[in-house]
Amino acid sequence: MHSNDFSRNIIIVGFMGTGKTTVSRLLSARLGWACLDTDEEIAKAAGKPIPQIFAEDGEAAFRDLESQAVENALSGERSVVATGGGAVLRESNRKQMLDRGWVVALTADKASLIRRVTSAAAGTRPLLAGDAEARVAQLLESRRHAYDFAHAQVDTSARTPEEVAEALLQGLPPGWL
Ligand SMILES: Nc1ncnc2c1ncn2[C@@H]1O[C@H](COP(=O)(O)OP(=O)(O)O)[C@@H](O)[C@H]1O
Ligand SMILES: O=C(O)C1=C[C@@H](OP(=O)(O)O)[C@@H](O)[C@H](O)C1
Ligand SMILES: [Mg+2]
Repeated sequence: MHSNDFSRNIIIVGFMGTGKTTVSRLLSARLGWACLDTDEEIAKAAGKPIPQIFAEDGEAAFRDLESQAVENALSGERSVVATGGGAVLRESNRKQMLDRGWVVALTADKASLIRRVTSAAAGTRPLLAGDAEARVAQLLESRRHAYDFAHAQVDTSARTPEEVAEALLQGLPPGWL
């Protein structure tokens, strides 16, 4: 069915706090594939952490680095790719993802998202600076349909990361792996 590995990545999209980074690591360990997180690649390429990129260069510059990171992540060996929550905003990024693998959107209810993004690693998401709860509500509204393009969805609200990884694997088309 597939002539090479070029279109056979697993690509995880979803709102901030749905668990993309966490689940990508579990999946890559389980499958023995490389794991790439576009946020990590962006920070490496820029030589500074994401909040500093937003502060010094602005969101537009971050989004350009993000598009490059998406393209690079999907051009190498077969990988599990965790994207940042806003990577789906550009049509060209969405198209690349759909062309180069199985795209899974993680979802979670608002209360779970708020709990997760306000516990560990608070301050690492510049778009949630200030009143994080209000920002999550606003962004959830403006991104209401942003993740609908994915091939599959997995709700993470009542699942552990291990259970999310399992559900994601169960949702692959038969024979796809
Ligand atoms: N299924 C889950 N249930 C509970 N907490 C989770 C779950 N998935 C991730 N988390 C926690 O939520 C926070 C955000 O997870 P992360 O993987 O960074 O999300 P994302 O990359 O989608 O923003 C982390 O503290 C992580 O441990
Ligand atoms: O939703 C967004 O626009 C963003 C999500 C973040 O990634 P996570 O979704 O992994 O938190 C990170 O890329 C940046 O802070 C912007
Ligand atoms: Mg992440």
